[in-house]
Amino acid sequence: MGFRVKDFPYELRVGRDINCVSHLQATIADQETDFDFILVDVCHAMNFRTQKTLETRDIALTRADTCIRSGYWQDFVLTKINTQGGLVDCDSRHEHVRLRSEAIITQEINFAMHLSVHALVIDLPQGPRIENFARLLASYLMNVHTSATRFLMRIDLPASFEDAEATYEKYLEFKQLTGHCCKSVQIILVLQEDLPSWEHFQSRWIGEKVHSLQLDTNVFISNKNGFPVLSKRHQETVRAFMRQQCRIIVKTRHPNDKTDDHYNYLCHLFKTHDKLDEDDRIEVNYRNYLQSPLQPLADNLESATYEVFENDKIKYDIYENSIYKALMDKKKYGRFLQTKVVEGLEEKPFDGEVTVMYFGAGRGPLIRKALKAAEKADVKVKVIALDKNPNAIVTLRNMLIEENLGDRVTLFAGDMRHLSADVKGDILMSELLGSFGDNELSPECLNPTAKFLKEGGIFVPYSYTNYVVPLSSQIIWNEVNVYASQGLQARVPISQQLYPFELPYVVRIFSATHPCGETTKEVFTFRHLPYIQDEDQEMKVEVKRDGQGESTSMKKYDRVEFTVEQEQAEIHGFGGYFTAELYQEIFYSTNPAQHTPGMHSWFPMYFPIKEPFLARKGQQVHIAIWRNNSHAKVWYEWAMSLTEKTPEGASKLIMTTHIHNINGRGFSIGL
Ligand SMILES: C[S@@+](CC[C@H](N)C(=O)[O-])C[C@H]1O[C@@H](n2cnc3c(N)ncnc32)[C@H](O)[C@@H]1O
Repeated sequence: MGFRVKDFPYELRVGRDINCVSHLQATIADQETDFDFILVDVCHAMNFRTQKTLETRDIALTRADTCIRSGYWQDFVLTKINTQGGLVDCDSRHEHVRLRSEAIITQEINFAMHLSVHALVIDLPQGPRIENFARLLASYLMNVHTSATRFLMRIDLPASFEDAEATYEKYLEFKQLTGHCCKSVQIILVLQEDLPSWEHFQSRWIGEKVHSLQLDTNVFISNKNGFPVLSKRHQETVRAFMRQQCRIIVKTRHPNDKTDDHYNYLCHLFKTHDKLDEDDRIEVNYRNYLQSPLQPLADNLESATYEVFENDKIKYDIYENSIYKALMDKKKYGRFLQTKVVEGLEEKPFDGEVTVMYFGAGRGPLIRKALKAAEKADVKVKVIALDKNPNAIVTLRNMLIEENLGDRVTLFAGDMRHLSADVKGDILMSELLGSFGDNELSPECLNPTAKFLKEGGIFVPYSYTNYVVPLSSQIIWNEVNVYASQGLQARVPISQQLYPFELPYVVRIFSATHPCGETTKEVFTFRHLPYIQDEDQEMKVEVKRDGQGESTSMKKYDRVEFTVEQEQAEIHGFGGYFTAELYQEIFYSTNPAQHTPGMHSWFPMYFPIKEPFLARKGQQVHIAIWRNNSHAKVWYEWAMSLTEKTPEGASKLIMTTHIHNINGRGFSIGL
């Protein structure tokens, strides 16, 4: 059912937690008009039966499965295991308590599974130890794929920072103990009247698999008309989790308590939970959704893919602006001043023709932009456009005819690396960048084109730099498994099915936190040098100052270090971003610190690690990343490690992951 609002691909689902349900069928009839699901106890813990009492007592353990249709058990009723009230403690020091607790939980899980309930709620224990509890659950989680029942771990969130932190650490311990089994466990977060700070939520829970927020009716306050509303802090938190597509559970003290007004208020909050601007509306469907990086060199892109590129007006405006600036410099000084304006440079007016070579023209959006820039700058421009995709060439040829561009634009069909035409360009323009900058093989494709540079000619863009930052996101990490299991029907290559954690994914990273802060660090840079004449001292100085002229190797290796800022966190890999510099200060970027506003051509890259690891405040997280190549392919390899400073200031290794994607076994980019 759910509550829907225009523009959002997801709905609000609200459930109700009810204690002491005596007549389940009547309760369902009462609740199903408003609520999407209800939570009821499997049975009361006091009803526990040993094998002996099961046979001899004449009162049943709990209500019969036949009291409602099985469809209701599967879709509408979530069952709770009642572990509160001190009756159950799987980690008690006393063996008899431990054994009885295990037996109670086992009996209730088994009965819930017999009912095929969609989800079973179990509370994270309050006591200090959880190993035995985790082991018991893991024994079920191991086989969860054979059962329709999912586990929801309910966690009470205390208000004080220390207690909230201790709760979070206990949950992390549970995840570590249950290992890969825990990936199917989702969470219910119970909000109290007082909340920990928003920073606590943001940096701890946003990347976790939060199924729902639970609000007791006493958390609501009355507005001046007597209707239940939430405090500002609660509203903020609820809205933020609605954006994460979480459900809300309302818990009442008494089964007969009225909840209509609470439900209506939550729908009102959902209506205003997010403001989507035009860009958000495009990307909202892609949040946390993994895609394999495109390979425009090895594959021929499809028409619809070009159409998506062409919708990004901002990116093409940036190109137009760069070409315009370059033409204006050429017109005034008789030369390009690519990396910076040179003070006091003598003017040398130029009124000749400028040739723009456009490598990888696709369906030609930048042809129009280059001609528009020329018109604005009042400079004669000729364009030579080339693409290796024969299907895009069809569009380009039609464009030349329909827009009457035949005398200003020349077309070449073929691979730029092997072009042998007798042509030269003043500006070598391209748009060959992927989510991690060079991952669509811009360096390999553009380096051989340097021979087409005229004297004083330049590349636009002339450099691109990649950035990385560690991430924590159980949600996106879990998606990697989902992606791999799509198998043949989704045309996932066998290498990806075998090594799903050994390839980078393009993803709009939405549900993630940054335990080492959001500031990214630079890894490799590629530069495409301008044509330098021997006598061109100024250009040489400019080039040197900009750090160009360094190694142009296409194999790269870098290692960067981050310090953990959060008390404790689980690291699931790292995000990858890039910035491309086009002309002087003009750039476009996906790097969060300088992201080009309104540009949506590239989502970030996510580099997963197979085994997430725990890191503590003050420790150092390292990312090592390689770009390797052979005659046939290019690929990245990566590893993460954790170190700690000893009192003497030395660096002590705590753990390291294996090197992912060795020799490109999970993923490579065809040359
Ligand atoms: C990312 S698309 C960009 C297309 C176009 N510039 C746009 O913005 O829509 C890259 C284009 O470069 C082409 N391409 C990639 N490598 C190439 C190569 N080595 N030689 C020629 N074209 C290439 C692809 O076919 C594709 O059309």
